[in-house]
Amino acid sequence: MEWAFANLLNHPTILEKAEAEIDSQVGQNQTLRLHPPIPLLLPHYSSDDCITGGFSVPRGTILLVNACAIHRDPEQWSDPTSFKPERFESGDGRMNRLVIPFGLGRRACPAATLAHKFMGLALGSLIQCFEWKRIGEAEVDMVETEGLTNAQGKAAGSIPLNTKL
Ligand code: HEM
Repeated sequence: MEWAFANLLNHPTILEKAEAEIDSQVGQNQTLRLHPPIPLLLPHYSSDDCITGGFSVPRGTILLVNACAIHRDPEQWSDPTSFKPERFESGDGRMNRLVIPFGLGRRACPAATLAHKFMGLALGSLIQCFEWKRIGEAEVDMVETEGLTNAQGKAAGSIPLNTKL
């Protein structure tokens, strides 16, 4: 949610568009692509020898999936680091399949549908009920913290999203 709002505040025309449409989908896929909350997903452990993506993985290997790198792969995405929710407007299912913030397969997040619906409803309500804008020319801080989860950082000279006025 924080990342979604930071992106919307830094892109006022997209925010205006979202405000006009109150489309429950606007922003969330794009934000989860650019800023997956768990960038390396959760570690998985191979219970048997297997081959995945052409790599031989011995039994007992801990495997991390770099979702962040997949989401920003320049071979898959044009202008990969830009916030452009309209890239999902074509309804091209192939692009949605490349966005995996909830993981994949049997151990994927069981709350993905809930989280998608909740984010759409919460973002839609907040955009519908309030007029949002940055407090000055400076853009909202988009620096990412290090760690298992991907929270917003506090770069010097920029405005953290939680600034108290
Ligand atoms: C935007 C919000 C959320 C994101 C991005 C997210 C992401 C993830 C990811 C990446 C995993 C690991 C998938 C894997 O192992 O490959 C996971 C697992 C899990 N998530 Fe979520 N999650 C979110 C919200 C939630 C919520 C709201 C709940 C509970 C109500 C939840 C419950 C779980 C559980 C129980 C697992 C473990 C599933 C298993 O290991 O079998 N998640 N989530």
